[in-house]
Amino acid sequence: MRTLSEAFDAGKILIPYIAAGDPDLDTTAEIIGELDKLGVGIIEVGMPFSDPLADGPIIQAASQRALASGTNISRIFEMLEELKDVKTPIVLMGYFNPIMKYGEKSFIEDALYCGVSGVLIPDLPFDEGKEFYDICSEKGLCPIYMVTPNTKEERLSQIGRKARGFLYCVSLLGITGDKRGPIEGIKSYMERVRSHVSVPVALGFGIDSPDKITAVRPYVDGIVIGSAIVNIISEKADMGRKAIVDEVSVFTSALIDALRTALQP
Ligand SMILES: O=P(O)(O)OC[C@@H](O)[C@@H](O)c1c[nH]c2ccccc12
Repeated sequence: MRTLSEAFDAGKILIPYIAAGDPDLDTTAEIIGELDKLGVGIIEVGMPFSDPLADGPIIQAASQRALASGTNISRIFEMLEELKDVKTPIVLMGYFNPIMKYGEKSFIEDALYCGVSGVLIPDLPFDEGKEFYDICSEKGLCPIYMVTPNTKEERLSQIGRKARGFLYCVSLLGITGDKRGPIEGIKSYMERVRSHVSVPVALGFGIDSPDKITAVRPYVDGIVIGSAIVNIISEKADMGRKAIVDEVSVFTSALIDALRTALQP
């Protein structure tokens, strides 16, 4: 597998998010294989939780379906361990409670054993999770920190010193799938962030179409797309695994095209 920093060497990258176990883990494994073939930069894999406070209705529902299909951290690790030939780095997204129950140290070790490159934990802010994140960094599991348009300069520079892999810039003050994102002024937001941070910056929340990608691509190194993909998976769920994978593939290819095509003057 490539490292996170190698992923960004390829230029501007797409970072699709999928909810592990929605509708089941075999489908998740196939989608990961397909995304890898298409040439996405990083794959963000969500671990389900009953109370996902940063998530909007689309990802909340996916999380419920994943829990209903019996998905938990151990099974996600088993699925990841089985992935053969996937070169795209994987970042696990999840809330802290299930990680704590699994055991923080075992979680870090097992994630690394399965080839996971980073972790993003929305309810464990950088200053509250210092100890956990320091261990992650030491062992080589990149802690992916999040900032928002109202993160203050001082905090940005503290986070900048600790960031590994990339920084996740939330496009607006809201929850995932918020159609209002990204806010106006992404250019100055990204410039402000970059003045404190040397790792690549990825923008996410509310980006759901090639047009929105075209609008923000000049200012960022990576673009995260979650709800729009999760929505396709739920819409095609009744039509079987192949239909899901095919439809995700078509949509993701269009997103990659938008990211790679520079605007003609
Ligand atoms: O769904 P959107 O609006 O495309 O945003 C990406 C997002 O889904 C993904 O990165 C994510 C899913 N759950 C999260 C919780 C916190 C931060 C980020 C996430």
